[in-house]
Amino acid sequence: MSLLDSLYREGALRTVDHALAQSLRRLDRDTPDRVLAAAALASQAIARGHAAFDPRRPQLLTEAAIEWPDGDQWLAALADSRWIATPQADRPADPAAPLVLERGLLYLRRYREYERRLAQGLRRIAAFAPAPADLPALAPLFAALFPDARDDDRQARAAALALLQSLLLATGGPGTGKTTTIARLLVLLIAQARLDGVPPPRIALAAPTGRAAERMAESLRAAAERLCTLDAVEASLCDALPRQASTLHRLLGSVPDSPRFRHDARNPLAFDVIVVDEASMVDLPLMCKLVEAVPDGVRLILLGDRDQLPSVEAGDVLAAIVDAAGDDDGLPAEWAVQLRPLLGEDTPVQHAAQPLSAYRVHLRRGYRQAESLDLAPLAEATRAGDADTALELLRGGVLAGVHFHEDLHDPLAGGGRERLLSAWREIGATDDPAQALALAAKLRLLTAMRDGGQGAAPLNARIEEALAGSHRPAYFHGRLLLVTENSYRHGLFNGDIGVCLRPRGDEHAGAATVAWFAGGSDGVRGFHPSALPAHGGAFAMTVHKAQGSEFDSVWLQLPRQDARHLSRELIYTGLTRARRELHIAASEAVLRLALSRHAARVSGLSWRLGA
Ligand SMILES: Nc1ncnc2c1ncn2[C@@H]1O[C@H](COP(=O)(O)OP(=O)(O)OP(=O)(O)O)[C@@H](O)[C@H]1O
Repeated sequence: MSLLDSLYREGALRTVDHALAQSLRRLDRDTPDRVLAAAALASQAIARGHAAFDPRRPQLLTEAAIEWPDGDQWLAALADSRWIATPQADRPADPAAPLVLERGLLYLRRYREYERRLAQGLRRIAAFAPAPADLPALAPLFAALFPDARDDDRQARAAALALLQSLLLATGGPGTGKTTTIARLLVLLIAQARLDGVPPPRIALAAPTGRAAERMAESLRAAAERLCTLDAVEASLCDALPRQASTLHRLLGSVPDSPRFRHDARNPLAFDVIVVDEASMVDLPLMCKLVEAVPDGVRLILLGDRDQLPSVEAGDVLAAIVDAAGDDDGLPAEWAVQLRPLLGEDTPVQHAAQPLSAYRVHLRRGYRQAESLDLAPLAEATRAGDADTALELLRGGVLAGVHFHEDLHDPLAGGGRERLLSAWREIGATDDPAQALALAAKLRLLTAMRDGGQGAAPLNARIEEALAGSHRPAYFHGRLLLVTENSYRHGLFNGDIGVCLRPRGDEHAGAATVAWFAGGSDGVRGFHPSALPAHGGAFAMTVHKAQGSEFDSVWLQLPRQDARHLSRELIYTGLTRARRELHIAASEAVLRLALSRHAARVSGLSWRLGA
């Protein structure tokens, strides 16, 4: 049997992947089987979040027992094929060939072009420094905003760097002050415009999902309020801070039924500063389109946590950019001298010669989760894949707010059941939409997968039955809903959580159930459930869907059996969703296997950026 047929028969390919190979065969019957199979796998790779297919590591795409060709021989066959272009690194690929082979990776041409254009765009943004700021004049305000600036404070370094340059990659775990730093930086940029006698900068705040954008706006508003209490910061500076954030799709202007956006290189974004939060969730095509829509001299600030799960779509863009940047061990000597009025004499000077390393600042110190939840040591052990330490911390019960339920595979059995259900019953006890949504944000059951014994879908069904009985109405009072697609018409986005409330009491007899979501001028928006975009239950949800959200209390349930997509990034993302309390239920074996695995994605972006 041919390689292509075995792959299809083993379920390793989707119909669309197989169809691509079939169409190549139709066009040229002599196309070798290995080329057809590789073309199908290059298409399948995108569905699995990779930017390309690596013929030396085909096992990344399937566990099926396939007799794989030797990697080098396979690559040689691909290089010879008429369907596969082998362009120079910085050159566009021949549009006549649907595939591109580069540095041992086989791409669908479109994705190779996204990578190439993204790398080019980032280098362009980095190369255009904005108009120089009057740093000595800004120094008193800078010192008030960053009192530790002269003691190698990373937050100060990030802000100073962004005053000097157009590109900033500010990375750090939850609560390391990314938003706080950006709020302070924006105050400085507004103050600088005042000093220059020009209008304040036009600032865009954006995030990949609606929920993440909302959270970004909330954090920025909170940071702005704290800033207003500082004597050195005039109220009018705080008032000029943006209070709203949008999704990246909205910022770029999505065009219905088209992958294109209204804003692109020819019609760039009309902003002076563009801040993107949760950059780890941005996929390759979107990041490419964003970067191309940023005009020369405009600041692009990417905020994110490299250790979180990569975007579900093709990419792992933030990780690739951060890998290309390497460690942030200081500033280039010339910039350190320029920034002396703000940072003093002792800024470490960087020796790394990687092109993007100068633009990255990694915030290390956590400021949140102080008393009630001591998550940092566990997050660090998870990030590092150190299962021994993670298990010791969990079993020792030494971390405030962290509870380990070893070998518990059913969160609805034993002591956990009442803890979870009683919190959700509270939602059903209220008739007030705002209160119900606030209660909904208190607790979430997070799972590694959607289906299967410990999956979100069956757990939701069981929870709903426990709360409302087996003959419950589809949209019973107190049911939580999770939107699973973006709908600009509704202003509802993948990941948004709503709550169903049925007006109660005689005066409401016959009134329809309303699904309430946060937002709008009244703080809540109501929809008839039948008018909602695609949605499902939300008492339990996957860690993937919870990315960009936080909850007071998180119950992270790992599956009984290992699964290939369990990774340290998945666990890290799940546990860092908790604000006050974390319950984690797992067996030692599954936890160890998960922490031993990276959510690795095949990508050529790092080397394109010069790593
Ligand atoms: N330099 C600082 N000094 C004191 N508190 C700080 C400092 N930086 C941040 N914080 C506090 O830490 C908390 C988290 O800050 P912030 O929201 O800016 O972090 P973040 O990195 O954006 O978090 P997340 O990734 O969850 O969005 C806030 O309460 C903030 O006031």
